[in-house]
Amino acid sequence: MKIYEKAPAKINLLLDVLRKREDGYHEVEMIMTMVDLADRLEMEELPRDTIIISSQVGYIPLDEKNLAFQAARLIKERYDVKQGVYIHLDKKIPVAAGLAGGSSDAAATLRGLNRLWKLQIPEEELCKLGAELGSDVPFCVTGGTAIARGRGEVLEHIANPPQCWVVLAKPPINVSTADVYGRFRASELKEHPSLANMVGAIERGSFNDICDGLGNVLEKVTLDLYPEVMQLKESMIRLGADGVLMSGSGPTVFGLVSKEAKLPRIYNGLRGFCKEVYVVRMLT
Ligand SMILES: C[C@](O)(CO)[C@H](O)COP(=O)(O)OP(=O)(O)OC[C@H]1O[C@@H](n2ccc(N)nc2=O)[C@H](O)[C@@H]1O
Ligand SMILES: Nc1ncnc2c1ncn2[C@@H]1O[C@H](COP(=O)(O)OP(=O)(O)OP(=O)(O)O)[C@@H](O)[C@H]1O
Repeated sequence: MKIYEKAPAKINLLLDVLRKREDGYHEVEMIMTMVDLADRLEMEELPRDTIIISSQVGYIPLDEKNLAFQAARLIKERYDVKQGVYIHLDKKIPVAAGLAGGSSDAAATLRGLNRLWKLQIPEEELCKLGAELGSDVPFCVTGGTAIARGRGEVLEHIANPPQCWVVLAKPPINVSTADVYGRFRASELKEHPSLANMVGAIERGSFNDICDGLGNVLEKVTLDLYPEVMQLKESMIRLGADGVLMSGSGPTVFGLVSKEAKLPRIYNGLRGFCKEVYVVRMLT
């Protein structure tokens, strides 16, 4: 039997860092939501006790470094599953982009294998397994829109933002999340974005207030390291996006756009100097 799972990309509408923790992670407050740019996973049971990963792209690891492999190994170990699995990753989400591509593949693997092997693991338990694989994985298990606290694994679901267009632009640089958090200095922070304002804006369904409330304290770290990300942000604003922010630790910059008529100018303007531009919808 073959099963299929979609693994959508996430964006951070808000990302605040409260402090560095003793375990080396940072205590965060974030608002995450999903967009309609997704990897597609195909999973097929194998009679042998083995995990095989393939993908149409050549630039991701296919061994135990792959997060889908790690998710399959974890579920097999915890639930004592003797069968193996073949997982094909049809990658559409750019890699190391700040869009949680690997985390979403891991989450989709957990959901998919739960179905394939009829394990009946409750979603809450899948989230706990996910947290062992990465801070963004629990959110990717549930999807929707959520406030994420702790190191990102403590979730409180809220309403979805109003539907709009999301333009994603990824410059050709690879950013390490660990490096960005490592360079972040809370003492250099001038102000924190307001979680309460953003939650209020989302709950009221106010697109303009959402655009005004966007904030990511990791942005300055990545922008200082890579001026081209700043250039991308400025271009997106100039071309008419209503609200613009870097997602996660970057380098992808997203622009929220309410009017479809604005999209050709923004897309064509960005494509002039950035190869990877995507126009998608919020997943609501
Ligand atoms: C930047 C975000 O993507 C925003 O959603 C997440 O905070 C990072 O999530 P992630 O990529 O799933 O992160 P992990 O794989 O758990 O951690 C990668 C590295 O980022 C740093 N890290 C991550 C999350 C966190 N709350 N504090 C951290 O300091 C740690 O150095 C860690 O070794
Ligand atoms: N299934 C996967 N898809 C993409 N990258 C993967 C996968 N498994 C492992 N990786 C590795 O993980 C690293 C980060 O890739 P990923 O696309 O998950 O980053 P990201 O979008 O920045 O994630 P986040 O937003 O959670 O920080 C890459 O260097 C890649 O080699």
